[in-house]
Parts: sequence; C-alpha cells; structure tokens
Amino acid sequence: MAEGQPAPKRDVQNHHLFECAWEVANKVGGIYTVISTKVLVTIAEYGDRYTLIGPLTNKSAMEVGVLDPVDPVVATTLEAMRSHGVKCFYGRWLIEGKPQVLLFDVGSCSHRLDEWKGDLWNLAGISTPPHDAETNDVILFGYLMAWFLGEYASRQLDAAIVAHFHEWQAGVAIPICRKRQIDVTTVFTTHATLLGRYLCAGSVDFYNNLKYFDVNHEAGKRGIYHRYCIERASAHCADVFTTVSHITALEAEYLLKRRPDGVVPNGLSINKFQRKHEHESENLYSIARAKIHEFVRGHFYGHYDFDLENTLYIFTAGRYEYRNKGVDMFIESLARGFCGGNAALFLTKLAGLNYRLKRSDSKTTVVAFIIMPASTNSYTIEAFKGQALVRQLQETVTEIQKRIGDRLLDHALRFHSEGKLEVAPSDLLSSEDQVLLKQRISALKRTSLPPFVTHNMVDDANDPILTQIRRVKLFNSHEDRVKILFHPDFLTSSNPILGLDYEEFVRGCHLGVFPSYYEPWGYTPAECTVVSGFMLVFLAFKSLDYCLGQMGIPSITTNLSGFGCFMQDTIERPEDEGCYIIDRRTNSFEQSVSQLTDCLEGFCNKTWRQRADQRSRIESLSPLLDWKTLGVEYTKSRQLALRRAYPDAFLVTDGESDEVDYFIVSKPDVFRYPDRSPHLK
Ligand SMILES: O=c1ccn([C@@H]2O[C@H](COP(=O)(O)OP(=O)(O)O[C@H]3O[C@H](CO)[C@@H](O)[C@H](O)[C@H]3O)[C@@H](O)[C@H]2O)c(=O)[nH]1
Repeated sequence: MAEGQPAPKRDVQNHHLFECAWEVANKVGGIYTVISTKVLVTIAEYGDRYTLIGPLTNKSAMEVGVLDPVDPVVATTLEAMRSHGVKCFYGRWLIEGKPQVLLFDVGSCSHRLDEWKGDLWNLAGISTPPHDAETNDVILFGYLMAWFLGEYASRQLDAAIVAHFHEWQAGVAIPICRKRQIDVTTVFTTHATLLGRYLCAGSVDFYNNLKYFDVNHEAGKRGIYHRYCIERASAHCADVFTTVSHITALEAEYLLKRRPDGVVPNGLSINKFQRKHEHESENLYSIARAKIHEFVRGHFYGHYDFDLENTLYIFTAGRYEYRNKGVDMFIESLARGFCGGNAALFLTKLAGLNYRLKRSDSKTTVVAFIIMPASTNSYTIEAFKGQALVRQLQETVTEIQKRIGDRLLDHALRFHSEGKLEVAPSDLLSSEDQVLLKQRISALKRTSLPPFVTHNMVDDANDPILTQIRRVKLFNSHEDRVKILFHPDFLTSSNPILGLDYEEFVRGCHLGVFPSYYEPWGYTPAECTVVSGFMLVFLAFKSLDYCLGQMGIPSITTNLSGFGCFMQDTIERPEDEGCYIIDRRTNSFEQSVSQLTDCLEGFCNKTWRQRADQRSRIESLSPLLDWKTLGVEYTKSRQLALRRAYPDAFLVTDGESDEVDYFIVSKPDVFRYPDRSPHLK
C-alpha cells in the first residue's frame, strides 16, 4: 500500500487465515501435534480460506502433495516471489482434512542472509551471531513469510488477513509485519519460553524465582540472548499474544514481559479415534499388546523368566529433555538406590518400585520404556540378534508344529485299519525335530544381561539417562522386578525391532508416566486418555483389561504441567479417571519421588478388574480434550486480533464497540493457584 493512501476496507467476517510454524508438516515435537490435529476444526471454520506456512525440508516434502494454488492471488504472489529465486512448494498437506500448505525453502534465499540480518538489526535492534545455523534459518523463514504476507496483502484487498505464528522459530515475521505496516493482524502463540526451558533444564529453582530473574543476563549467560530477543519481539509486536496454559502465561509475563491476552489449551482430534472404533473390527489393543510381547521376548532372550500375563508395560516419551520431562524422577522412582549409604532408608518408603516389588514377593514384572530421540549411530547388534533368534525359533516351532500335525493326521487316518489310536510323544516329535529345537534353544544362551538401551549412543559415557540407569544399577538382572529399556528414537511402524507407531505402542501399554518439571502443556499424558481400540468381550478373566470397548490408558503427570493443571481445574478427582497428578509444586524432589513411587506401586497392586474399570472411566475424558471444545479459544484469539486491527468493523451503534468476554484468562491472576503454592508467594 502506498504511503498516504487510506487502508482498504476489508471484509472482516470472511477473513483469510495463515497459520505459520516451523513444525508444519515437519515433525519435531508437540507443535506438530497441535497443528496437525487442529486442522479439522479450522477447515470447518475456514475451508479454503485457511493456509499453513512452514519450511521446506526433506521430511515436509514427503508429507505434501504439490498442486496449483486455489486462490489466484496466492498464485500471482508466489509467481512474483519465484521470479526472485525463491523456491517453494504449494499443495495439500496429506493428513486428515488435507489443508492447503505453503512450504518455503529457506536455503534458496541464503544469499540474502546478511542483508536480512542487517535489516533485523535496523528495524528491531536484534543482532545475531554468524554461526547459529538454526537462528539463521529462522531469520530466512521469517523474512520469506513477511515477504509473502506483504505481497499477498497488497494484491488481495477484499478480505482481512489473520497471520497466526507459533513459537519463536516462526516469530521473526511479526516485528517485520509491524514495522512495514503490512495490513495483516497477527497472533503469536508460545508453547514454552526459551529461557524457561533453559533455566529448568539446569538446576535452577525456577518457580520460586520466576519474578526475580535478570532475564537479559540469564539469556546472555546461556548464549541465547539473540534468540530470546526474537521471542520477546514476537510477543511484543503481535496484536494478540497467547500461551498454551496458565502456568506458561505466568512464566511469559515474567520472562517475556508481556502478559498474554489469553490461553489456548491444546486439544486432540477425537474423531480420528472414534472412526477407528466404528470401522475396524480388529482387536486393536490385543494386536498392539502382542507386538510388544513379541519384542520383549526377543529383547530379553536367555533371561525371559517372567510371565507376560503378569507383566505391566509402563513408559515415558517425548523430546529428550532429561530434567524438564522428569526422566530423572521416573528412573529414581523405579529404582531408588542407597541414600547416603544408609541401608535403613532402603526399608522405608524411600525405596524405589523395584525394591518394593521384590520385598513384597510380587509376581508382577514391570517393563519400563523410555522413548526419547537422542544422537545414535544405529541399533546395537544385540538388539537385532535377540529379535532374529526368537524369529528363528518361532519359524522352527511352526515347521515342527506342521510336521507334528501331519504325523497326527497320519495316525488318525490309520485308526480304522489298526483299530487303535495310541500315539507316543516320540511318534510325533522325531529325533531330528528334537535336535533342531535344541540347536535353536542353545543359541538363546546368553552370558550378558539384556541391555537397557537399544541403540549405540553417540555419547554413551555422558548420556544423562544411561548415567542414571547405571547409577541406580537397574541392569535387568534376574532378581529385578523392574526391567528398563531406553529406546533413543521416536517409534514408527517401519521400526525394524519395535514395529509400532507411537499411537499403537501407547495402546499396547498399561500406563504412561510423565513427571515433568517444565511442561507448558504436555501432549503425552493427554494422548494416553484418548487412545482407543475395539476389544473382544469374551477373553479370559486375566485379560479383562482388553474387554471393555473403547478406552484410554491411565497416565501420570504433574501439577507443573499445563495439562495437569487443566485436569485439576476441570475435574473433581482426576485420579479416579486414571489421571494421576504428582505434586511437584509444593513438594521437594524427594517427596515427589516417593509420591510417584507410591502411585506406581498402587497401580501394580491393582487387580486386573480394577485396572479394567479404570480404563473404562478414562473414556469420559475424551470430549474435554476434543478440539471441537478447545478450538473455540483459537477462534477467540483471532477475533480479538481482528477487533484490535479493525475496530471500526466491530462498531455496533453510536460508535460503541460490543463487548465480549474473550478469554479463559479473565481472572485477576493468570496462574490459578497462587494460594496453594509457596513458589508463588
Ligand atoms: O515415539 C514418539 C514419541 C512421542 N511422539 C509425539 O511427540 C509429541 C510430544 O509432545 P510434547 O511432549 O507435548 O511436546 P514438546 O515437543 O515438548 O512441545 C512443547 O509444545 C507442546 C505443544 O504445545 C506442549 O504440549 C509441550 O508442553 C511443550 O514442551 C506428542 O504429540 C507425541 O505423540 C511421537 O510422535 N512419537
């Protein structure tokens, strides 16, 4: 728009929405889940007026089907950008809802990096170091998005435009839009703060000191001052600023120095699960459980001395943030070791689950999985070997089974001529078969213990998870009632040893454990509550937990996670619904470990029927977490952005704007529990 010209009168009702994030079609962590699961409700509201913008990467290129733009103005805008050498993909993201998506190849503009860095310094006073590759990409991505929005807004003058940006990686475009006075209204949602993540990952007493951090100094000390500046500028320049939970809203207020306008809790696409329930007649739970059983048999070969009917699978999963995700607490609660060499403590409630199960002579075995991607070289030979040996044994057993069947049939057919049916075991199992079987069995002999990690780690000696497992001596020995297994990669169905995707894996487990210290929301426990399957109703008593229709699995979270606070705030007794909440806010670390161990022990001591009852109750939580319910908060944030940018469009009569109570954050204090927490005094 030329200077001095009046702004066009745009149609606010039928506005266009561009949603921008580094994780569009590009899975890194939870933001991918937010965006991909929210698509259905956003499409229902916008149809083809909705477009997602993300970076073009090897991963994202695989998830998008290239097409010509539906909107002719998008087509001309992209043509103009391409004529300047910009490389981009336009098409449909191949997920449910098939939204329009635009992916920019930041590399195609790397020659402009210095120019744009200089511009960022001039317009926002943000200087960035030369060798931070991630920040360099973020700057290129931000300038490309601002370029696109500027060109688009100058060509499409009819409808208003909302640009919604997620997290600092997509935030650079916000100060540029503001400075260039691009006629779009902006929303910025942060899913965590950079400083919060870094401070909590170190051993800082975060919640007690939230008010007192010298933010510039702390960011500088950690080498992230430039990133922090980008995040802070994004929060301040956006028309509307939101976070995913109240606890992060408070954090943002102190660390980013802007109080968020609202909270947009994360939902899930419940429909997806229900459709499965209706259309798939398979027993999803038992299929998933059987796959995990198969893996466990292979992994523990030579030491497979426990009963799978009495085995519980528990797990933690997510991005590898050892302290923030509470992995330290998880391992500690499984196998708390000697405290200060005082053996007496072992006899107290301070002991970990492994010791407690041994002491009570429990018949239950717990296999605890840790699923967190880290730098690895490959799977270990042992991990492959175990699966291969068990597969060979299985094949041999199947062959022998077939031969036994043939022989039995032969005997039965000769019954009339011989007048008797006397079959000795040796008639059925030949000596060749026995030799073959013995060969296979002797291959299963193993002198070493089953490993507690599936991959060769790049930094084995310093890896915090491995170090702690070694410290608490959880080595998967025969006596251990808790076995542990660290899988340092996300799960996929093409995984050569544990061939399940994450959703299927969760379905096959009994309990998810997520004792996070820093967790703005926390998708993983939420996903446990809605994972579903169709189950047979006539299985044996012991397998009753397979039998009650569509259900989630119970999970453990904390009152320092956005999801945990949301549950406490919404439900009378979350633990009755299979959502256990560990108090990490008022408790010391030791107390929280004990509470978590009590919780795990209580879960192990439940009968099959009690666990089945609990699972059936979890289902009732699904509607609470559905985007159909929670998506409304996103709508409100966009409405607020439109009101702020185009107040005239909302005038009712006599020049007065109609008042709306916009957000959940309408309480005087953003964080809901100031009285209960000494951290906040
Ligand atoms: O093998 C696996 C294991 C996990 N996941 C997924 O990874 C995601 C991890 O989610 P979360 O732990 O919430 O994500 P973060 O990457 O830590 O994301 C940030 O953003 C999220 C979205 O707002 C918030 O929930 C978090 O608290 C915040 O830390 C979940 O959706 C899981 O389904 C997989 O896809 N495969």
